[in-house]
Amino acid sequence: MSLPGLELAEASIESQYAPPPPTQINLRAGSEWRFEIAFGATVRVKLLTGTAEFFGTELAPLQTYTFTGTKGAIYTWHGCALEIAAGEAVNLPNGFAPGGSSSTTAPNAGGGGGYGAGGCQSEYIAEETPMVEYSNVHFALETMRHEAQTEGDKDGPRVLILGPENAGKTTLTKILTGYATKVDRQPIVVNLDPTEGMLSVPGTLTATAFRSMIDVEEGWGNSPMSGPSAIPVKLPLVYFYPMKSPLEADGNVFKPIVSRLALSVTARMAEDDDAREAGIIVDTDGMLGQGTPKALELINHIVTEFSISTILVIGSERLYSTMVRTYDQKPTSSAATTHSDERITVLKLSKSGGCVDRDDAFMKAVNENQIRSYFFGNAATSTVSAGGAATAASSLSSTGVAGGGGSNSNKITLSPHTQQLDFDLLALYNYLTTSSLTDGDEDEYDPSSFNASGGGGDSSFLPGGAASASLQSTQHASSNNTIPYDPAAASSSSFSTSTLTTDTQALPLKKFTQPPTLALANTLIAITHAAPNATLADIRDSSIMGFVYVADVDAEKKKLRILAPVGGRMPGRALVWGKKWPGEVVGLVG
Ligand SMILES: Nc1ncnc2c1ncn2[C@@H]1O[C@H](COP(=O)(O)OP(=O)(O)OP(=O)(O)O)[C@@H](O)[C@H]1O
Repeated sequence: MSLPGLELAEASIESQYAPPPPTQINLRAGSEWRFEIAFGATVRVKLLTGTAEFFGTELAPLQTYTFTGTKGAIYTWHGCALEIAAGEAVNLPNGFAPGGSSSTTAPNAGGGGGYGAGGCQSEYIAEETPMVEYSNVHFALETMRHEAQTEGDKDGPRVLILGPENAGKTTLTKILTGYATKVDRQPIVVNLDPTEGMLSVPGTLTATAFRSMIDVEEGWGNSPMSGPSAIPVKLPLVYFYPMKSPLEADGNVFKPIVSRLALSVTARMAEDDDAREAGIIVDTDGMLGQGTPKALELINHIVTEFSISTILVIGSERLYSTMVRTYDQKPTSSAATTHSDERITVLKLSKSGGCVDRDDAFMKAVNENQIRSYFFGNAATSTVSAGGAATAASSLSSTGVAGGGGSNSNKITLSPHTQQLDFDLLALYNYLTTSSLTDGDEDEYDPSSFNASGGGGDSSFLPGGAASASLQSTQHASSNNTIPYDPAAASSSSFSTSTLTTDTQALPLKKFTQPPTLALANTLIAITHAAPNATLADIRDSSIMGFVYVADVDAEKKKLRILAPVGGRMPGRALVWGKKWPGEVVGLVG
């Protein structure tokens, strides 16, 4: 229809919503293209000429990478041309947050949803980046790895990354891991940030030997249990820490799990020369960067247990100065046992100007996406009802890992199974957390209500399960959580290796004996490797086989309908409920 007088033809619906042509972005050497893409929008990026990398992982030329719900940057050392195009819009399932505050986007251009190139919410080219600094750190670590390789009795670098929230700690971990794998190293990457999962769901603390490249499109990627993967699968060792902050429960749950992880990582390094030479990279939670006495105590625990040799502090002068005072040039915790003169180095690194604050809505979407892709592989296809009762013969326990979900969301769809379970047959445990960080509800944690040895009387961290002992650093032998952290004590020569001491700390873990409550619906339950009647400390210290999602609760019949990543009978193991964290994810099963 033409408009009277103007003789303009009204655009057809198709042309109104037709995606704009792709945009070409030329990057000069040493610059990066920063972008933010909302959840529900997809943007396709192709490297046309030159070389470029996404947080340390090189992009393949002429391959299309699809990003959704991402804030990131593509950096080039030598210059490159990128093609940015809008992808299809993704229909978000019910209850799936649309990507944070900045998602008040115009429904323009294809699936982009924003005004930037390809429909990015925001995008720009930055000439100033800390990449030279970060790569220098990589080369310094490489020198240490080389020394470990040539002098057989030396270990590779054990790196701890610290800083406030959104300072770029995880990004630096990715960059250092990406560079290490590129030169054929196999570092062990440890995630001590329960707010975001690494190759697993949020609420997990993991250690993974990285032998191959990181998934560019999916953050750390996933470790699909029941489907193919575009890049080699990495199998994380997973511990469940169903709390949002390491400081919760006064660190009484976080610290023992860190000890367990450190023990496993050290054992792996003792057995695997490649891992020993490449060393460890530990990513931490922003809460530890606050520099409070409690946070410093946890940092000290990590430094001791992992025998950290290099501390990298990003974005906080105050924390850097505390770390220098406490640790710089002090012997590492393994120096005494190995009779070496290895000393800790503390380095300050610049925070990238590209680091963006992620609001609660965005983080909620990130976390839900992680959980969704654990079960379904692809967030976009994840609202389909899961197939009926499980029939497949495979068992969760056969994999021995808690990975799940598919990498490269556009290519992989997993097939989880639902099944009914008798609540009475389950050995379900729940953490009763408290602290100023948590809101008050019926789960009040009162240490006096738990017996001193962690409820079960056996708080063994020993691989063999010796009774009534726990792995604690020497300086924590008498650690009472009410005693503030004393940097002077930490900086003394008491950096000795872990020893076994009596665990006098209360454990806020309790068996769930009430009838099933509706609060179980839409939450995750971790399947541990511990026996159903194992001691509370053993359950806390057990690694995780996998997770199930509670789709429905029939309180009257005492039945749960659960979604599991693979079919088969539910293993008869102790289960731990992630009531508070990762909390409720609504609408995973239609
Ligand atoms: N150079 C950059 N350009 C664009 N975005 C970036 C850049 N560096 C980091 N970001 C983004 O900033 C956000 C925060 O970075 P990152 O997750 O590394 O911080 P963090 O310190 O690990 O945060 P937290 O303590 O909350 O886990 C992420 O979404 C990351 O992708």
